[in-house]
Amino acid sequence: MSEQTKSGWLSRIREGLSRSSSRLSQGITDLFTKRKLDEAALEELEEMLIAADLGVTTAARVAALLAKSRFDQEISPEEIKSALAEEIATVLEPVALPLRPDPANKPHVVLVVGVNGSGKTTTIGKLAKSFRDQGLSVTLAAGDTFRAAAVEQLKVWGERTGSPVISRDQGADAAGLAFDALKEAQARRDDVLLIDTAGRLQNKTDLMAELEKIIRVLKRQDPMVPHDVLLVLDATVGQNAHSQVEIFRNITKVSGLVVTKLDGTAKGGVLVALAEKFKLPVHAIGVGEGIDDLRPFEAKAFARSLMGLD
Ligand SMILES: Nc1nc2c(ncn2[C@@H]2O[C@H](COP(=O)(O)OP(=O)(O)OP(=O)(O)O)[C@@H](O)[C@H]2O)c(=O)[nH]1
Repeated sequence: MSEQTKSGWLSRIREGLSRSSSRLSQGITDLFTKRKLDEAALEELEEMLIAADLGVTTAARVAALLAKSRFDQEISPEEIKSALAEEIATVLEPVALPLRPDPANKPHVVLVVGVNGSGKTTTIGKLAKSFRDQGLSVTLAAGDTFRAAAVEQLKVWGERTGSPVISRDQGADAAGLAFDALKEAQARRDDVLLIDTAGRLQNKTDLMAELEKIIRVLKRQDPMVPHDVLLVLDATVGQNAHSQVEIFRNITKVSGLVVTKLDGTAKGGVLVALAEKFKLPVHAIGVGEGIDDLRPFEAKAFARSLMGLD
C-alpha cells in the first residue's frame, strides 16, 4: 500500500469510527483527568467499556491488565487510551485476516449470508471491486431472488465492476440459480464467484431450509464448495450481532465476518466483543456506502481509532 493510500485509509477508518470513539474518548478524558487508577476508577472504566459495546469479558480483561501494571498510580487519559488500544489490538490481531481467494479454485466460491439490510449486496459489490482491482475475474450470483430490488442493485454493482451477474426472475429457486452460476463460472474458469442470498430472519425455518438447500446443491457439483461463507453483520445492531452469529453458525459453517456501517454508529466496540467471543476472521469492515468504503480490517489501526488516537 502506498503511503498516500495508507494515510487516506487511516483517516477514513478514524472518521468512520468517530461516533464510536468520541464518547469513549471523552469519557476516559473526564474520568482520568488528575485521578489515580484506584478501584472506583477501574470500575467506572469497565462500565464505560461495556457501554461502548466491547462486551463484559473484554472490558473486564483489559481493565484487569491495566490494573496490574498501573494500579494506584496517577495515569493520564492519553496513557489509558494507548494502553487500552494495545490490549484491544491484541484481541483483534488474530482475527484480522483478509479474504484471499485460493488461485487453485476456479472459481473460489464465496457464499454471502446475513439478515436483511445488513449490507450483503453492498459488500458483494465492494468485494467485487477489490478483487477486480487485483486483476481477478469475478461473477456475481443474485441469490436473493425474493426482492427484485436486490437483483437490480446487484446488477448495478456488476456494471460498475465489470462483473457478469447471473440472475433469474423474482421468486425463482435460489439453489437452482446458485448451481447454474457455479457451472457458468466454472466454464469460464473465473477466479471468484460471489453468491448473494436472502436474509429473512423473521422466518428462521425458511431461511435455514433455503441456505441448506443452496449449500447442498452446490456441493453436489463440487464437494469443496462454498470455499468461504461470509456473514455480513450490521454494527448498528450492537449486541444483537452475537445472536446473529449464533443463528447463522447453526445453519452453516460461517468462515468469516464482514462488519458494516461502522460509520453510522457508536457501537463499533461490538467488533471487539465478537472477536473475543467467536474468534472468527474479520475479513473487512464497511465504513460507508461508496465503492471504496470496504476496508481490509487492520487490528492496530482499528483499536487506536476506536480510542480516538492517531
Ligand atoms: N453507512 C453505511 N451504509 C452501508 C454500509 N454497507 C451497506 N450500507 C447501506 O445499507 C443499506 C442496506 O445494504 P444492502 O447491501 O442492500 O443490504 P442487504 O443485506 O443486501 O439487504 P437485502 O437486500 O435487503 O437483503 C444500503 O442502503 C447500503 O448502502 C456501510 O458500511 N456504511
